[in-house]
Amino acid sequence: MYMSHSRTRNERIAQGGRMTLRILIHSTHYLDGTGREAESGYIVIHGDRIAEIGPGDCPHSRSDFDQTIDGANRLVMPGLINAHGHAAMSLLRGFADDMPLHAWLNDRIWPAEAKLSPEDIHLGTQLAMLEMIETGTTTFTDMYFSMDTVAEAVLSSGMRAALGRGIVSGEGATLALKEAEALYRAYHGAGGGRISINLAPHAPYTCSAETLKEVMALAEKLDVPLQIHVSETRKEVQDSLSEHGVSPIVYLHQIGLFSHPVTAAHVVHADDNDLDILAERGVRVSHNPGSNLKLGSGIAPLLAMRERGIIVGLGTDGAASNNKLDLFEEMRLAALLHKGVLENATAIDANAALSMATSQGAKALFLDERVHPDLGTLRVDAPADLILIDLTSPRYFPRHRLLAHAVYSSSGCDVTDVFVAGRALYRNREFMTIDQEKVRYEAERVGAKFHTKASFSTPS
Ligand SMILES: N[C@@H](CCSC[C@H]1O[C@@H](n2cnc3c(=O)[nH]cnc32)[C@H](O)[C@@H]1O)C(=O)O
Ligand SMILES: [Zn+2]
Repeated sequence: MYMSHSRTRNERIAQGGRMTLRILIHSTHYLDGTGREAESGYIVIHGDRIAEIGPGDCPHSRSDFDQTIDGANRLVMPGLINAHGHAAMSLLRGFADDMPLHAWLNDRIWPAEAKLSPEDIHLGTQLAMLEMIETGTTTFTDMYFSMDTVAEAVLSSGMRAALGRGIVSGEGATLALKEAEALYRAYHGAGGGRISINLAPHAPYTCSAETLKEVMALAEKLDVPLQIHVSETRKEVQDSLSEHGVSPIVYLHQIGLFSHPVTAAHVVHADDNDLDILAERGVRVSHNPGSNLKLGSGIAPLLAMRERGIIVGLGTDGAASNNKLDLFEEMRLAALLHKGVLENATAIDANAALSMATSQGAKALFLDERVHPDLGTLRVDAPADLILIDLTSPRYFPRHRLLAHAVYSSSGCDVTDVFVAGRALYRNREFMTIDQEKVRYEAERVGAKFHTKASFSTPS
């Protein structure tokens, strides 16, 4: 049953503490994210939901509202949904660049992450959320550690998130599994349903079959979906072939992982048989073109996945491998990249790109089942997660096709306002829930841990 119909205890508590506002955005343009072209009209937010959306003038008196927003020169659209990432890696932005995944992780990132304290991770998550909010993201997923501090940062930011404690085999695995369960018990449904907890085994090459089986048992017990990195590099596939005799996807299938709801991040190197398995098992995918390009991992078979009916959302991955958290950029990249590679201008059209960054992203994270079936669209009764774009820039003229402009001409820099569950997190380019100055100052201080001469010297 969806939370729209039966509110959880947490949600009632959280709602009880906040006034139920009626907000009108009038005289505006909107894209509802359902595939339709932009309309000129108005939107009413009531509490945490969209109450009305329609073309033309608002029929109600302005005095019926607690707040009215003049939407002239604005485009209202669904908030963007980041389907893969590691938020606190914002602190490692620019720390290890121009390296392939394997060396990047083993030689640079994992040793650096060992130095991150829970306080650092709280800060890094806030830094990432500032960037995500500023560029129009309303929901993100995270796979990291010290996830209780991440959940607290998310709660106070007002963002929506799907969070999983990263699990790798080895000494820490038992503790990580315990933390994963404790995270679920403490935070699933918190913040009026803004937080959903999943399980996050890191990858088939860092988790043994035994660990994956423990994760599956816990997933069964808690009834939660999984997120995992899959088939990101050619090396990963080759290693799997020599170790298990099959591809990572066939291997995970044989183990039974895909009997559970799974979000597979990357899926860059997958053959037809692999894709058939994903389609048949209902595995959902996060496509992360920026990270895949920057790490030199390759280009995922996006069109082949979509043609099989596989649900694909878009992700940035962490800021250490992107190095931005701007989904407008991923949306444009996803469209252009696959048109070019396939020599087919219709491969991913504007509407497909927009839906991957919104409603398909919600589905990729199973939030259609866990939060609301219309998350990522502007439909009546959908959660009021929406953003406003400033249309005054020359790049939005002439305004004949705002759907195309939103995908091909826009930039995260054009976002002026961000609402999640009807609450303003960003108004007229000002952060309402996070102290930006403090986070920037602290990030510089904590970042200094990694700014040793050695970090910057280039190996000869
Ligand atoms: N090592 C953690 C658990 C893993 S969290 C998720 C991990 O994914 C790593 N990561 C980030 N981007 C990628 C990627 O593109 N592929 C694989 N791993 C990644 C990231 O560095 C982080 O350590 C522990 O101490 O318990
Ligand atoms: Zn990742």
